[in-house]
Amino acid sequence: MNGKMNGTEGKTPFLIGVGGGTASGKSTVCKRIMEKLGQVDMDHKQRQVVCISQDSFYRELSPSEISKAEKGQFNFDHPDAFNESLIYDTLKDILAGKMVQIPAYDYRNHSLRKDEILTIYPADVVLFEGILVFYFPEVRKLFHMKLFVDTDSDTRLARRVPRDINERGRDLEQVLNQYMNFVKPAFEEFCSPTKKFADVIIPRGADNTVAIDLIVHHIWDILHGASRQNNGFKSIAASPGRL
Ligand SMILES: Nc1ncnc2c1ncn2[C@@H]1O[C@H](COP(=O)(O)OP(=O)(O)O)[C@@H](O)[C@H]1O
Ligand SMILES: Nc1ccn([C@@H]2O[C@H](COP(=O)(O)O)[C@@H](O)[C@H]2O)c(=O)n1
Repeated sequence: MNGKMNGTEGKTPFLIGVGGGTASGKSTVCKRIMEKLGQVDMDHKQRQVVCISQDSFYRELSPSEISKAEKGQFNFDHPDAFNESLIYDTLKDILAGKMVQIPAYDYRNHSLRKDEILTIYPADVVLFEGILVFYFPEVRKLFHMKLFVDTDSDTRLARRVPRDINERGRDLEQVLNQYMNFVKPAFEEFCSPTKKFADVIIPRGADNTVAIDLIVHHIWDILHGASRQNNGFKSIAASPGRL
C-alpha cells in the first residue's frame, strides 16, 4: 500500500503530544479536539487529524511476564514497559509524511492486537497520547506542541476502577493492588515530573472547555497561517467549528 491517499503525503504534520496520568482524560481531550476540528465522522483516509495511543507501543511480554501481568504484578507504568525506539521511529516516519500501521492494544491479554491494525495516513495534525509521552527525551523533542492533562488523583482512581473492571477485564482487588503497587508510585516518579515540559497544562481534562477551545483555535491558526505561507501544512477546515 502507498500513502498517496489524502494529498498530504510527504508533508510534515503538526505533532501534538498529550500526556497525563492514567484516566486523566487524555483520550477524551483528544476526541474533543478532533470533534471541534470537525474530524470525527470522517473517512479515515480523508481525515486530517488523527490520534494515536502510546499503549500501542507496549513491548511484547515474555511468557513469565504475561503470567505476572495476569496476577496484576507487572509494572505497565514503568518506562521499560514501552518500546521506546519503535515510538521514536514511528513518530519520525509520521513526521516524514509516511503512512504507518499501528496495532491496537488488548488490555485483557496484555498484548498487541496483530489482527486489528490501525493505518495512519499522512495527516495535518497527529495527536499522540499516553502516560509517558514526554518521558523519553528524544521522543519529547519531536512534538510541536505538548499538552498535559492534569486531573486530580482521586478523580482518576474513581474513573480507572470502573473502566478497568468494565472494559479491561479486571476485578476490583486486582485494580486496587496494581494501582497501589505500580500505578501510583510510577505516576509520581515518571509521569508527574513530565508536566514541566508541557506548553499547556489542562486542569480537569475534558471538563475544561475553555482550555480546549483555546487549544483548538491555536491549532487552527497555525494550520491556516502555515497554509497561507505555503510551508508544508495544509488547511484542515473552513473554520474550527462552533466553539
Ligand atoms: N470529564 C469527564 N467526566 C466524566 N468522565 C470522564 C471525563 N473524562 C474522561 N472520563 C471517563 O474517564 C475514563 C478515562 O478517560 P480517558 O479519556 O480514557 O482517560 P485516559 O485516556 O487519560 O486514560 C473513561 O471512562 C472516560 O469516559
Ligand atoms: N496490559 C496493560 C497495559 C496497561 N495498563 C494500564 O494502562 C494505563 C495506561 O492507559 P491509560 O488509558 O489509563 O492512560 C497504565 O496506567 C497501565 O497501568 C494495564 O493495566 N494493563
